[in-house]
Amino acid sequence: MLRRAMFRCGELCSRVFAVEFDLRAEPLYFTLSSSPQVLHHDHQRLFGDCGKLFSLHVQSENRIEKAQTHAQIKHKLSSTLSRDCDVFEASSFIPDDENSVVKGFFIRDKSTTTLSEDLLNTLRQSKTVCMFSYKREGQYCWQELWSPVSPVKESVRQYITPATAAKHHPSTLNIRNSDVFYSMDEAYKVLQECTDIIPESKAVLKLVDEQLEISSGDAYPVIVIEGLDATGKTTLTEALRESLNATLLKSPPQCLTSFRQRFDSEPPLIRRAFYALGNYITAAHIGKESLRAPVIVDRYWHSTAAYAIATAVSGRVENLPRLDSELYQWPGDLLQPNLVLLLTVNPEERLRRLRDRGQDKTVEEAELELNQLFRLKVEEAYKRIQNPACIIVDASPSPQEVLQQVQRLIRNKCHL
Ligand SMILES: Nc1ncnc2c1ncn2[C@@H]1O[C@H](COP(=O)(O)OP(=O)(O)OP(=O)(O)O)[C@@H](O)[C@H]1O
Ligand SMILES: Nc1ccn([C@@H]2O[C@H](COP(=O)(O)O)[C@@H](O)[C@H]2O)c(=O)n1
Repeated sequence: MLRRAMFRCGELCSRVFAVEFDLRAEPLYFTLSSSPQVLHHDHQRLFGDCGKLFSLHVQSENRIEKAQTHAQIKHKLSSTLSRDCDVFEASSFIPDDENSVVKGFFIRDKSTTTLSEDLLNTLRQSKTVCMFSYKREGQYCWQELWSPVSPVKESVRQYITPATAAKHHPSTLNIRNSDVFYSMDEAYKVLQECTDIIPESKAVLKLVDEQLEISSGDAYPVIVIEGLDATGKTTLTEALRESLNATLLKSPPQCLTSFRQRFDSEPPLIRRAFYALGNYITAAHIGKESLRAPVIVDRYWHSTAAYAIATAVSGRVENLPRLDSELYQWPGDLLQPNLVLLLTVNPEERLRRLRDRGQDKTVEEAELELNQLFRLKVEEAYKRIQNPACIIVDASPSPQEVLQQVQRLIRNKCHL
């Protein structure tokens, strides 16, 4: 199942391609056919413009290699290509078929140089990369396997055929066990697979192995505080610790702090597996500490899943997995808290708090808009997570008022 995402012989025609031409709109979808098809207006905007057109897709049986190659190519394309080249995220998938996505990029080169071809030629040496070029022919456009020298032998021209949106946005199809993990074993396996290239993985796995499972029967309540950065989690969790005489824990736990930067620089597959394992270590700490006192947790699985889903899903909030998707279900083997509170503040207040901390002053407008899209998706994903779902707390009032509001909730829900 995990290793399905490959172009197979003869399978190309059952696949849909999606190009993220404009992140605020639906991707442009197309399929391939042997007979010419007139392009729609939107497709004309992508294919009908001047310039050389290519797409490249990363495929490998080895998911670590695939993730790293994709990240390296992304970096190379953004750092090497000239301003006359547009690079769009692109994917190929079988509609509504989990794990069928082959990720890649679509390149539109309007320059007069051969820079993009030279770069693509280098990338093409890699056995994990498959490349296509696109050519216009009147109102039509066709795709064929690309080689810089001459057409690839036995390559068949296939005409671009506009397609309609699939029921599930393609970026949601590969989330399970690539971005979000639903059992410790699945996250554990990813780090096991990278011990050769990331030696720190061994130390992280050792820390996971060392945690003793402790049953949480007859324990004090466990309350998780969630929210985007600068919504006041640290301020509130410190205040709750004092007022409830509670133990304060975090996920990722302190013992993973020195590894965090290393894993943050890795592609989502590896980075997310690291945070997932962090939750299991924190769960073991919760199990132990909740026998002695109430436990407050600063970020837990809601954060891991919500950020992962919001990053994996491109474009608009509407592209998120549907409300009833299994992807929002809590992992069966992870200790459940008694209460999860999601702190929310309006974007202006949050920005003010970030600025007061000396952050976010230099972000440009375009980036702000993208951040805004991302924030909306994280918040929406938080709200969709189930078993347990979170209760939303308006964290805009003063710290004292937020504390009082939360204390009331804890009294009502946890009888503390
Ligand atoms: N209720 C509040 N009203 C006004 N300012 C607040 C409030 N709560 C926190 N702040 C201020 O907002 C800033 C961010 O708060 P805090 O560090 O508690 O957020 P956080 O959610 O823990 O952030 P991060 O996730 O980035 O660590 C701090 O400068 C803090 O003093
Ligand atoms: N349980 C968690 C906690 C954090 N993350 C990831 O870390 C980032 C936020 O952490 P801060 O220290 O800046 O608050 C966020 O991007 C998450 O991706 C996580 O996955 N799981």
